[in-house]
Amino acid sequence: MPLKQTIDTCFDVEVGETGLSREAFQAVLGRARPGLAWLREVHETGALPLLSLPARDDDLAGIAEAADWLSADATDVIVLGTGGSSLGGQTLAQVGGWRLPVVGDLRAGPRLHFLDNLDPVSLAAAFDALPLETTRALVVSKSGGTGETLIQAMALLTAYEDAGLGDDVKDHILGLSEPAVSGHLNKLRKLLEPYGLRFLDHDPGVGGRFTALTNVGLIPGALMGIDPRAVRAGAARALEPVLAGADADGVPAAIGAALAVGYAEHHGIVQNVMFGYGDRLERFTRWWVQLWAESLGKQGRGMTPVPAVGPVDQHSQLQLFLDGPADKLFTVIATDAGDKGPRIDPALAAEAGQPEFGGRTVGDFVASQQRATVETLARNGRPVRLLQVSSVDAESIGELMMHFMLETIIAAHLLGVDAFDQPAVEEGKILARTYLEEM
Ligand SMILES: O=P(O)(O)OC[C@H]1O[C@H](O)[C@H](O)[C@@H](O)[C@@H]1O
Repeated sequence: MPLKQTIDTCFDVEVGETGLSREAFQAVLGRARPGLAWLREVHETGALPLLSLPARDDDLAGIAEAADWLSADATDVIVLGTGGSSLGGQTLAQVGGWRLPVVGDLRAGPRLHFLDNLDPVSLAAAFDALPLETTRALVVSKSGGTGETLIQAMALLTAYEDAGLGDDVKDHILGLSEPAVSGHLNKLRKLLEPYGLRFLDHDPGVGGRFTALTNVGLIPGALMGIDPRAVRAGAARALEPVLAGADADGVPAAIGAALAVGYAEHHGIVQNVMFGYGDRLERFTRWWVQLWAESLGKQGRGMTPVPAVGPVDQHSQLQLFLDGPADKLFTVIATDAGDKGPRIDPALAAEAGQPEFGGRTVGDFVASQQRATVETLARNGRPVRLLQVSSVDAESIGELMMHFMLETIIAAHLLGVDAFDQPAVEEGKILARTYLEEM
C-alpha cells in the first residue's frame, strides 16, 4: 500500500480554535506552486541530483560490492561519521533489524555499530571490546573535514596499530568522501589514503542530510539486508506526483509543508511532533529531526522537531501532548499492525481481568492504540495528521524518506530559507578549535 496521508483532523472545524482554517491552509498551499515548479525544473536540468536518485541503478552494483567487502568474514562493522553521514544509514539499517529489541541482537551476520556521537568513554570501550582483526570500518564524511569523524578515524588507526594490524589497515577500512578536487584539502582522504585503502565517492551534489538514497545510506542498509532497489522504488513513489506536474493539492509533501508552515504563520505553532508507531521507526524520527531542524532553522524561522515513538512514548510524552500547551502540530505514522504478533489466550485474558484482550493479537492492541492516539489528540484540540503505511519495510521507508525530504524542501521555499546549508553551526566549530588549541 502506498503512503496514505489523512489531514482531516488538522483544521479548526475538527480541533476547535487552535486549528488552522481551511482557507488559510489553501492560501499557503497555493504558495507551494513555485516550489513545485522549481523541483520539476531542477529535476529536468539535473541541478538537484537527489531527485534523480530514485530512477538510478548504475551505482547499485558498487553499493552491493561495498557491503559485501565490509561484511566478508567480519564479526563487526563500524560506521564512523556523524549527522547526515550516519542517520540515513541508521534509519535503513534499523528497518533491516539493527538496534531493534531482541531481533537486532539475535540476527546472524556481522554486528553493525554506528559511532556517530563522539564520546571518549564509549570510543575507548569500543576499541577495547571489538575484535579488531575481524572488524571492518566504513568512514563517512562528505566534506572530509568534520572534526568528530577525523578524530575517530585517527583513534581507529592507532587502535589497529596497537592491535598489530598496522600493515593491514587497507583490508579493514573503507572511506567514503567527496572526490578529491585539486586545490582543496580533503582532510579525511589526506589522512587515510596513504594507507592504500579504498575510497568511494560521496556525490558532491547531494547534501549530507539528503544522502539516505545514495551509497551513504544504502551501504549500511544493505549490510542489514535492505534492498537498495526497493528503497529507491519507494522514493520514486513519493516523487511521482511532483514530476507528473500535479497541482499542490495533489502532492502529499506539499500538503504537509503547507500545514506546518500554515500553523507556524497563523498560529505561532512552531513545534512539530513526529510520533512513529513501531520500533522500526525510531531512527527514522531522529533522521527527520536533523532534516527538519538543520534545513529550516534559519533567519529566525523554522519549526522545532520533536521525535516520539509509539506506543512507548504514550507512557512518557503523551500526557504533555494532550494536556500541556496547545503549541504543537502532530504527525502520527501508523502501520497495519492489526492481526500481527502473538495471539492472546482468552483464558489468560479472563484470568488477568482483561477479557477484551482474549483472542486478539498484540498488533490488534497496537492498532487500537494508534487510532485512539489520533482521536484523543484531535478531541483535545491538537491538530494531527495521520500517515499510514502497511508495514515498515525497504519500500515504505524509502517512500517516507523521500516524502519528508520533499516536504522539507517545499517548506523551505514557503519560509524563504535555503534548505541546503547550515551556516550557523560553523561558528561553534571555529570556537571549539580555538579552545582545543588553548588546552
Ligand atoms: O559528512 P560531513 O561533511 O562529515 O558532515 C557531517 C555533518 O556535520 C555538520 O556539522 C553538519 O551540520 C551536518 O549537516 C553534516 O551532516
